[in-house]
Amino acid sequence: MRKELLKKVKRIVVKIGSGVLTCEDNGIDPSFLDGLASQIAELRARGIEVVVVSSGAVAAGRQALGLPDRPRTLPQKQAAAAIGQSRLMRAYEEAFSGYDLKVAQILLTRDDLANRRRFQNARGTLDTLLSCGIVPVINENDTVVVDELKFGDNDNLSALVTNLVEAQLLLIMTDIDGLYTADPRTDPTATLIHQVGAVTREMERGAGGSGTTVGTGGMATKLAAAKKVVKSGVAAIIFAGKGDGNLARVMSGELLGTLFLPAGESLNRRKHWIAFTIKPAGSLVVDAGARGALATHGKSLLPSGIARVEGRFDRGACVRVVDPEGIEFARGIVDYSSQEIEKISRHKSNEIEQILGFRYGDDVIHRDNLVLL
Ligand SMILES: Nc1ncnc2c1ncn2[C@@H]1O[C@H](COP(=O)(O)OP(=O)(O)O)[C@@H](O)[C@H]1O
Ligand SMILES: N[C@@H](CCC(=O)OP(=O)(O)O)C(=O)O
Repeated sequence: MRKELLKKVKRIVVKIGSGVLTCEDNGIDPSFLDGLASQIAELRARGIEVVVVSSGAVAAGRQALGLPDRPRTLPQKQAAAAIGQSRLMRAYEEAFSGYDLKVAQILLTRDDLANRRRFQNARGTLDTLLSCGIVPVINENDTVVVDELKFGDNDNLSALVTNLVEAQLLLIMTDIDGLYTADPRTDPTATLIHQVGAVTREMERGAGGSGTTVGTGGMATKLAAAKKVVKSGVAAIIFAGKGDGNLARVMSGELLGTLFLPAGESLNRRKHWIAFTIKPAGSLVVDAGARGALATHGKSLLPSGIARVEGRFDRGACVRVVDPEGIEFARGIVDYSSQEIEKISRHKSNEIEQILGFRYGDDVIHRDNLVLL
């Protein structure tokens, strides 16, 4: 199964967690980077393109500043990241140059990928770098983002980058050998899950936060990242990054870590962007009939099925679509503003012009702009 999946892989995203990249004193571990560079050089020689999403800026900055503890406030983290990011890139450059590989730094914020033009610009840059044989090293642009503009963790960022570059595989290298039924640091009965066909509530309950002082998000964010990529027909593997040659071993089909199988039906890149990259500006609560029309009959959302509008948003915004039980089951781009939807909700589409004095079309969310979650 793994070997079959891996055969088709031509482009991968490799996410490297802080715990993998740093030593005991939280400084960057040059021997890890040397091993990584040699394995990536081998993959490139086999014709596989590699994009790296690397954490470690805050940890490297903390060590440079001699801080005994993890920085707590956002400005402290941002300052640490600013100091650490250049050290991180220098370490990458040094390690990769030993294998005749060049690296390029790309710093992104959620805003960059939520804006369709910037998303396309980033994609163009990444495609060009890859075609020149360069290894892009991506991190969140920690110094400029405030909380609501953050990806929050690099697991999430790596899932969005996988969609951005249309990679066929996401590899998450971390400080533990995969997804366990519970956090083995706190539950000695936890067992490793080798393969996941569908992410279950139980798995989500068992995936906790980070067990270290350098990690962010823990297994919960890795599971969420894997869930996102499988939706676009891409596989993900979470495995221990520290072991000798583990990246090469995983790529040769060895049964390391936890493999997440791609979901049957896959989202195209634009729909994936709607579902996961743009931040919803509000919600539309729909009735049971509309839920059925959208979820089982593949229809667009009409004003007649909308029971309530939550939040203020303009035409073109992304919104959550919520059923009468309060469960979000879809996301989409609206053709009318929140104020316009308030006026036309519960009405038939042929009444739109009479109510508003104009009409853009019959649907509040057209099927092409709607994603079922
Ligand atoms: N169900 C689980 N399976 C495996 N690890 C888990 C689980 N729940 C929580 N964890 C914790 O998640 C940690 C890995 O996440 P994190 O520290 O954020 O690493 P990274 O820096 O690689 O992102 C593990 O060391 C472990 O303590
Ligand atoms: N952008 C931050 C990393 C944030 C993060 O998600 O860290 P990790 O959980 O170690 O992948 C940094 O470079 O320190």
